[in-house]
Amino acid sequence: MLNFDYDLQSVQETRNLARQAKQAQTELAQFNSEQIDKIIRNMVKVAEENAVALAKLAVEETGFGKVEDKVFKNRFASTELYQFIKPMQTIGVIKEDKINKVMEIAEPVGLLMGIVPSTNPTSTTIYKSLIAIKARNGIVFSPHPSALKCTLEAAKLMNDAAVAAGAPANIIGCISKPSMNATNELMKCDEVAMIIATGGSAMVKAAYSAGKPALGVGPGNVPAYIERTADIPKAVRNIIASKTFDNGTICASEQSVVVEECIRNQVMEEFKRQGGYFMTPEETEQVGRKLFNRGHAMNAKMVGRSAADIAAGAGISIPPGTKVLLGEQQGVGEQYPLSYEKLTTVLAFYTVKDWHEACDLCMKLLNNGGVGHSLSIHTENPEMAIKFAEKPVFRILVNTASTHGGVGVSTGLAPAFTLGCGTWGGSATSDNVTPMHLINIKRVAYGIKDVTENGNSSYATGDAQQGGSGGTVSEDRIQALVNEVMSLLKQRGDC
Ligand SMILES: CC(=O)SCCNC(=O)CCNC(=O)[C@H](O)C(C)(C)COP(=O)(O)OP(=O)(O)OC[C@H]1O[C@@H](n2cnc3c(N)ncnc32)[C@H](O)[C@@H]1OP(=O)(O)O
Repeated sequence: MLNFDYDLQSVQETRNLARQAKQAQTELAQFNSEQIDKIIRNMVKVAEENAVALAKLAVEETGFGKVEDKVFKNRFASTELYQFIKPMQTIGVIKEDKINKVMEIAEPVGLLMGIVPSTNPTSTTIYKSLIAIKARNGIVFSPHPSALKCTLEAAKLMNDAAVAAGAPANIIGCISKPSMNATNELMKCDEVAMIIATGGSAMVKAAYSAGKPALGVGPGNVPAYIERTADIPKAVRNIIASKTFDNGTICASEQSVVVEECIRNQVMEEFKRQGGYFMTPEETEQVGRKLFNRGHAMNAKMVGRSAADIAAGAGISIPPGTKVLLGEQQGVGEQYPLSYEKLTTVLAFYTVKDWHEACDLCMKLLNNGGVGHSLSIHTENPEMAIKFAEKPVFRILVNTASTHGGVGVSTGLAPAFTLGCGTWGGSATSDNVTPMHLINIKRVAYGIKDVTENGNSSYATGDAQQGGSGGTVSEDRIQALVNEVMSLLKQRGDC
């Protein structure tokens, strides 16, 4: 009875949130660039001011990760993201191709639904709110039940900051009574135009089954190959920094280290020197059993934990100061638990004869739950990086920490907490998701070729392609039409 009441309230609340946010978005769709930038600047300011409080709340509630790294993620998702999206043209006329006489006009997608994972709850909420507003969309979040309080708080802060700077009320909403019924309701309701889903693969699949456009991002299983020419101390430093960042909660973090026989001892020594602990086969088995519940579903009690917590949970003893646990594996799949995604401070360790074997192994690891996501390689041989670029992933991260590289902290990739895995990984995009994925593009295209009755066409002018004047539609006439469209858009406040 209690559950029934709860479900009913939760579905009712969701309908209201969607209705209100859609109404607000219809108004926001008329805002111009200056208005949107003012709103975003205030959201960034509020996110900065609350970065520490939100990080503490997230760690307290979920038990995942570290406060200082979650603070970094909140700042990255606001201040750093802002620098990247500020110059993006997402409103009004965004491109004019004078040669082919095509003008592009950005229109918002509408109301978005944001699915937020428990591993990065506040940073993902800040990031999705900002990219949504930048493209003049509204957004309603479906929080993970075990990160409810911090997600609600982040969404409320973002909504209040947006409204204080001129956005219509309720432009950002968040379900406060999470349930699968409410989440399904939000996914399927008419008001929601697109779903951006970040989280477990079941939730991402559900998003794609909702019958509307969705940008879904599932799991990774990132192999880190240390090739024989690599700068070994640097490679190990990067891997440890990446794997210990927020205790490995980011899906671009390394899950396995692959080394060549000829450098195996050097790599192992370097890991030991920098805080890696190589578990015995028995310890590896013990830890492996604890990391997963049924099948390969990660055990939330082991996700985003320090090496000391994992060791204590699995009943093994490790030297003080240990940063990551490494377990040797001889293969990939059922018999080798560490060959799956772990999202914590544990790495599988593999030795191969040469790069050919490394290639085969990386393929097997990627096919074990990480297709489309990311692969990391440490090498001083640029040709080797290109060889690995042939693997079925969309981020080939070279000589960097893959966590930081994947989300755009240490590489030139777009700052993002939603990393597309392309069609190979069941995703609608292979990009790091930005506001440009959240606009529709209208094209005003003028005729540049004459069409005859038999369907043939020819260029109206000899020099139309070069942007010359003359022909059946004069350059002046086209410019006049362009001006007309621009002035109509200006009247609407779009540019
Ligand atoms: C850039 C990036 O790094 S993105 C990172 C994205 N990757 C991930 O989030 C990793 C995938 N996630 C997971 O494997 C898991 O969520 C874990 C291991 C992190 C946490 O696991 P758990 O909390 O034990 O389980 P899980 O996430 O499946 O959810 C628990 C319950 O909440 C439900 N739930 C999850 N999200 C929602 C939601 N948005 N609304 C309603 N219910 C939800 C699940 O259906 C599940 O219900 P059930 O117990 O009835 O089956």
